[in-house]
Amino acid sequence: MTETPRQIAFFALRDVHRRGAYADVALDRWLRQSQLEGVDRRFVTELVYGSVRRMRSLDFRIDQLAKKPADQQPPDLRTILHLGLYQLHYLDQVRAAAAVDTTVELAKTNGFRGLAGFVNGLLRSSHRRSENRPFPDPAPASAIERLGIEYSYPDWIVEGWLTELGEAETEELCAFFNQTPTIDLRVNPLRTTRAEVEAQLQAWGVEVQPLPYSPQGLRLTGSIGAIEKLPGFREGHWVVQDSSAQLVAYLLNPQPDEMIIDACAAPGGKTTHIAELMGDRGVVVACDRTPSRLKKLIYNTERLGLESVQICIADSRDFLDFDGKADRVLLDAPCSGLGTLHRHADARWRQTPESVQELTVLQGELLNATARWVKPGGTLVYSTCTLHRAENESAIAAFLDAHPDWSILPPAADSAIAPFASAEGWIKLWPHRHHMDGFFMVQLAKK
Ligand SMILES: C[S@@+](CC[C@H](N)C(=O)[O-])C[C@H]1O[C@@H](n2cnc3c(N)ncnc32)[C@H](O)[C@@H]1O
Repeated sequence: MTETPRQIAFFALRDVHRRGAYADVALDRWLRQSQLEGVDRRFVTELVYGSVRRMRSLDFRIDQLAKKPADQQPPDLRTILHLGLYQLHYLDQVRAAAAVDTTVELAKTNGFRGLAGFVNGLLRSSHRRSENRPFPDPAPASAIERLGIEYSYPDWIVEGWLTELGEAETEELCAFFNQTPTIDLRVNPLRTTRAEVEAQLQAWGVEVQPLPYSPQGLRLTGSIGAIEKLPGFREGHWVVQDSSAQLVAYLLNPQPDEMIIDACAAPGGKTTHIAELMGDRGVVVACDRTPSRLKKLIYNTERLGLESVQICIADSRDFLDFDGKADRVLLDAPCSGLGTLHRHADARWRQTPESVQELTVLQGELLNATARWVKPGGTLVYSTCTLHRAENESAIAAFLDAHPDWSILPPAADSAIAPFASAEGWIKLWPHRHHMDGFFMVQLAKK
């Protein structure tokens, strides 16, 4: 079979829809097997992530025009239609005729020769319809449904945002998460300076901007190619870490010679930041229950040349003999990731109200167990990359209710994180407002 970007995208999407593969894993597998390069690889990536993200909007278009709704079409045909409709309605660089013709070809070569006319007709009708009617048409009665169909989210996610943000801001947030994510770096101050890394990257032809809120941060813009090939990667001059994730270690505010425990540490973005801020003096215990992720943490620690990190493979809810030993604990909890939907195309379809509910139980157990590790007078920072109240504000309220000897400690007024603190003392970063991943973080102090 000819190896075209659209064919490779189809194979990857077939694994997502038929086998339940993660979109990034399926994409990576098919790209590694292919001979495609540069522009073609980027096109496959766009097709796969875009078609997964926009699934609800694309299905709505199929439902409008086909006799059978999208979820009753043969799964591979639905995937092919998604690919065609995505190019037609969301990719300016693909001409409509090319989107139609290549999709018809894809149908013919993948077992739907007899339905080539149907594919051709549906795509052409959808194109014509979009030229003279708004989308979605007819307009849904509620804001939840309108935003859910137009921007392609499940209702329950939109509903939560509408309650917190109102319609105008929810629309901005919906649009934000449909964009390609930016890449931020955190410079390792033990090896180099931000100005040096900035100069090196510019000399390499990469567009780069210092991040306003993180003194170690740089944002890459434009095309960058393979990240490992950029100057300074092998030398451990920087790691990839989003602007908002960089703020967590500033809130924790670790000091040299302290004993810090990172309870959910892998792959080590925040562990390594903590060690850097301590000047690599003291101990950072990096605990995680997933050995494969800890391997990445060990690799990152070695690459950055950090020696203060000690590994602990364990479930942090188990008795680990850390009680009362830590000056500070970081609990960067497993969460639904609803603040990073732009980075994980399929996360909006994988998470459900039930999965969030299950996570809140785990988060509560982790909070109770790791709080015991903190010395009297010490602190614990709880953070997540979700925007869901149940995993954030409500989790903290429940913890404080059950632990009257703990209270919220707002960030120091001169810290990098201070501008974001709410009246309650916690920090909730909204991507459409702050142009970084969605994050929640709060510092708790033990009296
Ligand atoms: C949000 S990620 C941590 C990201 C990490 N802090 C960083 O900045 O790179 C959550 C981690 O929690 C780990 N985890 C989940 N449940 C755990 C448990 N009960 N005990 C320890 N680690 C757990 C997962 O393996 C995962 O690596």
